[in-house]
Amino acid sequence: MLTVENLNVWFGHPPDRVDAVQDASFTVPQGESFGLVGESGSGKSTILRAIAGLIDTWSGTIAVAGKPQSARKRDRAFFKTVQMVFQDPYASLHPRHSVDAVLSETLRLQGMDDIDRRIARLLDDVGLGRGFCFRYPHQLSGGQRQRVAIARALAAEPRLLLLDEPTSALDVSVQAEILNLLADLRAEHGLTYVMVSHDLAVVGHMCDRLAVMQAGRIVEVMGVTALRQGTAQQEYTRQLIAASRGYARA
Ligand SMILES: Nc1ncnc2c1ncn2[C@@H]1O[C@H](COP(=O)(O)OP(=O)(O)OP(=O)(O)O)[C@@H](O)[C@H]1O
Repeated sequence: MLTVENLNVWFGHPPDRVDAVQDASFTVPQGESFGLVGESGSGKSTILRAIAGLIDTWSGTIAVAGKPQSARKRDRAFFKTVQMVFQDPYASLHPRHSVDAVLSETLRLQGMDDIDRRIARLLDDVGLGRGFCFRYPHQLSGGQRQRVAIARALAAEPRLLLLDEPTSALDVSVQAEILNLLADLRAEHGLTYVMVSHDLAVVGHMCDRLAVMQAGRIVEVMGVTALRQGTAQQEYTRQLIAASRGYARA
């Protein structure tokens, strides 16, 4: 579903150029949930944004469903295949657009018909009733806003969802609800996930495999069982796991 090969991503120009991602490679088969973890500033979000077509200063290969992507432009077919959910649902929803407007705009952009029926189905899929249609973002809780953002992503009927810290802006109790929703949606729709999280417990719960990043490089790609058992190959990963366990106990 996704191949990333020798990916380099940079910002700015010398002498101020930041090499945010260096020589990153991984593949994600269809239906897998793949995590990107690592300390703050290690390049996790940058990889996701490059895959999503939000950054054009990169080299290497990004192929989605077998189709190599260009750094310059993405066609409509790309956005039918790939959608992204951001950390802060408030920032990603227009304050003056109702839920109905957000979803109908996305559906129309995708050239879909039968808009009302599809909106009802999308709201049902994310655990919100039809009654939420005429609410605006400020009339929704954080969890409900993230459900709307997920519904908007699903409106395009994508195959690959890019999830950038999708629950870290939410209360702990709501985090679990949204993670369970995402797990259910993956099973129901046969979706593939790439999920960025700084929280190893979230990745341990949600992902099949993960890449560990340090200072722009992938230091290790591992299965979730090794994460749960703390049996990583690299010393850096073992330290990261130990630190997250210490934090969980504190
Ligand atoms: N638009 C930008 N311009 C310049 N540098 C940037 C830009 N976006 C990110 N960076 C830099 O790229 C590096 C990687 O950032 P990135 O946001 O990918 O890290 P991250 O691992 O997702 O961190 P966090 O967990 O804190 O979100 C950092 O050094 C960051 O300062």
